[in-house]
Amino acid sequence: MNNETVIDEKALNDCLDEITRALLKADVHFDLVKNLKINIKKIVNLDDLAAGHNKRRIIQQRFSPCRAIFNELCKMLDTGKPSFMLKKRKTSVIMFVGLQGSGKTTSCTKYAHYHQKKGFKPALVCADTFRAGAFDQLKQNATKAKIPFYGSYMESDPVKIAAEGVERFKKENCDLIIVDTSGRHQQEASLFEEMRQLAESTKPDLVIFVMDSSIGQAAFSQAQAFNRSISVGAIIVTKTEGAAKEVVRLVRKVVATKSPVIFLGTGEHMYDFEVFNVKPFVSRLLGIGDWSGFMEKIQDAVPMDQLSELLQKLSEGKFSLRIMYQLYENLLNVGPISQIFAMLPVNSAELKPKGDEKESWFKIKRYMTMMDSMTNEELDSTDPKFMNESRVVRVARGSGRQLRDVMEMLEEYKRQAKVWGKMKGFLKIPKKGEKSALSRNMNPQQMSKVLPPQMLKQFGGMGGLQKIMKQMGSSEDMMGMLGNMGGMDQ
Ligand SMILES: Nc1nc2c(ncn2[C@@H]2O[C@H](COP(=O)(O)OP(=O)(O)OP(=O)(O)O)[C@@H](O)[C@H]2O)c(=O)[nH]1
Repeated sequence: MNNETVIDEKALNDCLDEITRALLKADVHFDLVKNLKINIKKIVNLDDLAAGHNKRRIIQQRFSPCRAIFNELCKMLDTGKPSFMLKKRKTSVIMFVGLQGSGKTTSCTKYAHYHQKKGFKPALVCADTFRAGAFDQLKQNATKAKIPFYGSYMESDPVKIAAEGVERFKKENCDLIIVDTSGRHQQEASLFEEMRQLAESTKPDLVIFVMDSSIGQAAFSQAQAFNRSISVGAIIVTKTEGAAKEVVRLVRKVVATKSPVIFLGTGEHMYDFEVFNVKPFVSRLLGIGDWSGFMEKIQDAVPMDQLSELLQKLSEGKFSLRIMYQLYENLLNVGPISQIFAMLPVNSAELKPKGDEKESWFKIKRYMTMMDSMTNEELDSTDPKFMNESRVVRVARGSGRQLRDVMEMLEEYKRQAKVWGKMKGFLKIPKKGEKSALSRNMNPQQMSKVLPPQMLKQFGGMGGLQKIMKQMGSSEDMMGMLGNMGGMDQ
């Protein structure tokens, strides 16, 4: 549009056609693209603009493709209905339902564990007497997470077990009692009848429907069928790792049931569980990053004083091998590496060791073993030249690795030092109740360095960013806008 001499209907249409083609090529659903085009045309109504107006500027102001796509995607995935809020020290009974193998038992434990970390006192009740081994599975998971559980090998009536379990944990003042129910291969009348009876005896405050992300087209009909039998209040989608597009399709379908998706299962382990919030999810999908999600994960895994110290050093640009070690150590506790790096508001590919998930884990472990053979002086130095040849030879020998492995690790260190160097001065230590660790006082040059490249491109490069920041008055407003877009600062 910048190259057009006259901004008229044709120029706008050409611009929109180009965006439409790009979206369709990127596999965005036709309906979404069509609606997006209609909505943009409504926002930018050229006929309404009196002569003399700078149409180019008005279009640029009113319509940023990145923002419009972001907003449309959020609208599409949001039920607009808040999910049930648990309260500490007030007993809530939560019942999990779903088809066989959808991940109910696993999600029950993840849900309990998530809330246990937030200060709740959870308990698990196994009301699945249909599948042999279900109680053992729950028992094993609960023991691992140190969560009290209830079930029976002898009793075959799930309703009786559920009622007894809920009663017992109410007496023990548990504020979150989770009832795991049985699944079936298909939606069967017997399954729905059992669910109804269980709900009658335990009076759940919330029924969570667990759904496997690979369910595809059947998602809506299945969610609706469960909803008809028992009032489903929320949905958990499991097995979502590496399936972002499937999640979008599925959430789009179930939005019509008005039950909000509240968590995503992202693997088999306890920590592989993420709160589903539309804005940060879409941010990540578009590669904008999810700073708040990153901070939440990090704050869960890293003690606050250690985190403050880490951020302090990073903000001062003091990136040593010890910091790289600490970051790795903490990341290994947090969850899948690709997900963690995708949350960062910088180009994640720059920070993540190259390779797939498994390769990344092995690389990180290997780097850490080599760093274990380093002296304190070596670990704390911020000068890459400090690691001279004799030091490299010693570390290789000490860790039982090849010289080239040590060199590779040092190259990785230099690469990361460069990326974190760009963040110098932007990171601030979050105070209590404050979510962001990004400083608000950035000039366009600094801002351009922390934005992911595709977003900077959307703003029209450095020139475009400068203009937008000027129009918005300050980097603070800009950060606010990015926050609204769910990107960096929520
Ligand atoms: N990859 C991956 N696997 C998962 C996830 N959630 C559950 N699983 C696996 O899916 C399988 C079935 O999970 P369960 O929790 O036993 O499923 P269920 O719905 O309780 O099964 P039934 O009790 O038979 O109805 C197990 O192997 C889990 O480890 C997830 O988010 N990602």
